[in-house]
Amino acid sequence: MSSLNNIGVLIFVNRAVNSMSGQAGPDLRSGLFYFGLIICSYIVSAYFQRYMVDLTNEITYGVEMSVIEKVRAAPYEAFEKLGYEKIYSAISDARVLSRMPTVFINLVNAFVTLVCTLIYLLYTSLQSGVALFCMMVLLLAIYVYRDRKIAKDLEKVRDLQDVYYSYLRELLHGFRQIRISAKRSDTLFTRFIYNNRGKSKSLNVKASRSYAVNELSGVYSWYVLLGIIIFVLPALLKLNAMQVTGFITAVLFMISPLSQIIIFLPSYTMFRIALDRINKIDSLLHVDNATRPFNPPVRQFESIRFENIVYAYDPTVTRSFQLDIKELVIRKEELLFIIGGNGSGKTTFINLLTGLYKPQQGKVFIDDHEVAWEDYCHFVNNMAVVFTNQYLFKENYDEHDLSSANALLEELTTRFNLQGLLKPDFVKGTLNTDLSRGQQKRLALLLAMLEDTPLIVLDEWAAEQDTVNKQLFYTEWLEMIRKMGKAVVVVSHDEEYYQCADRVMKFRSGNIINEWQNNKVAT
Ligand SMILES: Nc1ncnc2c1ncn2[C@@H]1O[C@H](COP(=O)(O)OP(=O)(O)OP(=O)(O)O)[C@@H](O)[C@H]1O
Repeated sequence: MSSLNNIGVLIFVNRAVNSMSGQAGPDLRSGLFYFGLIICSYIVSAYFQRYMVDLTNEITYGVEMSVIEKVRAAPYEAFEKLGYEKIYSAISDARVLSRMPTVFINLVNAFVTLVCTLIYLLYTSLQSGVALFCMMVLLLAIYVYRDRKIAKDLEKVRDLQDVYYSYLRELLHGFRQIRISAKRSDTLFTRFIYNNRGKSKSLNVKASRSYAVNELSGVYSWYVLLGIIIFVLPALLKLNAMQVTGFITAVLFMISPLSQIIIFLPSYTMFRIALDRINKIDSLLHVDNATRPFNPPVRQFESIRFENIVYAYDPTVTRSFQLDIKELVIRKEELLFIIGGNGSGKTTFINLLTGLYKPQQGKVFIDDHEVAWEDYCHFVNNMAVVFTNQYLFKENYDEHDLSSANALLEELTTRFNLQGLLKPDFVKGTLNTDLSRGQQKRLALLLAMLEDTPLIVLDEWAAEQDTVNKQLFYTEWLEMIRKMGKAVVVVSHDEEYYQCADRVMKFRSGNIINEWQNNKVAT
């Protein structure tokens, strides 16, 4: 609508110029139409701007949410392979896409104006219109060809950005180690970070310069074209003064839409790169709808049994590590210890037990009923887990009651020697997590207990505890947890406490090589 209005304005301007050159004086009716068109164009454009603002925000929100939702529903293995860097990049790519509607609508607007102006030119003089059209297509073709070459450099810049994020991650996560070693710091910064940024800078400079030259060439070739129309075409095609005036006005009118098209190409390249990358993440995070997190009611169990389970990190590589379990049973209210040397497969098994890894073969039974893997993935909501490198959330996502009215919280705070350390903030509903590693693990255990699940899984929980807390853990706390009606699976390297378990399973090279029951005196 707006573009058609603009064309109307062009026609009226030309008619007014022609009528004035014919000494007829200003045409009042055309004047009225002209102002009518301007008002109409303004109203349509204002409405459209509002629509664009809404659409742009809707797209930013939509794409960002879709990436986040994908991450939420992604299987852990896919997430592990992808890494944080690509996810951060995808979220920033989502922002790039938000500019897409504005740029595309401007393009459509420019295109409609251009086509209408061309029709008008063809109507004024067929031969000159055709000549102009051919020249314009040629100019655009050269411009597009050059733009393609620049786009390749921009793609390299985006790849360098991914690698840069991975170095930043090393810097932020390993800040302490980097801070205390000048050599490490120098190598990271000079050989990796500066090098990466330097390459990215020069590619960016090259691409931006080429874009600038390309844009300038586009605009200036148009001026050359204008010169040809004014100085060459009238003589060549024998145009009269009125036709030349109409032509010049129309060509001047085309400058703005043409520059819109020229500006569009770099934006289009950026959108395409962003979209490609988001699509790549999309396919890598292939959401398994069946294993989407959902919160089923707590379900007690008598036993969980794994049968003939096989899991390989990379099944295509014959010599890669493989977990191969003939049978493993976890019983209700039982203290089961998983032991074995480094790399024997204990954590891999915990990841299977907690539904994070999907076995390539095998069956899972709950209370002697075979369950599909998808159902098992929902069943894992019945487990509270403390991983070796457990992350303590700042927010109370489990919505635990952190007030002094929570008797279990009070009791466990005292038991786990955390008095005075948790400093609950009742307004924000949070606990203090600025604790030592050992204290953090005790807090993680406390929170796992508050989850009120029939099974607790603790992967090398005691590794960071001092001797007093470690002894209390093995000799008193585990027993207390069991008496609360929970089964506990403990991954442990603490040989001196193996007798505290009801049952012990020993792993070696991905297999269970030994299993025994301890004869504990009932208390
Ligand atoms: N993400 C991974 N990709 C490929 N291989 C892995 C991965 N994680 C672990 N492995 C391999 O799997 C094997 C078992 O590792 P796992 O972490 O289960 O051992 P673990 O018994 O828990 O050892 P530790 O006592 O040192 O914690 C190791 O040989 C390891 O190299």
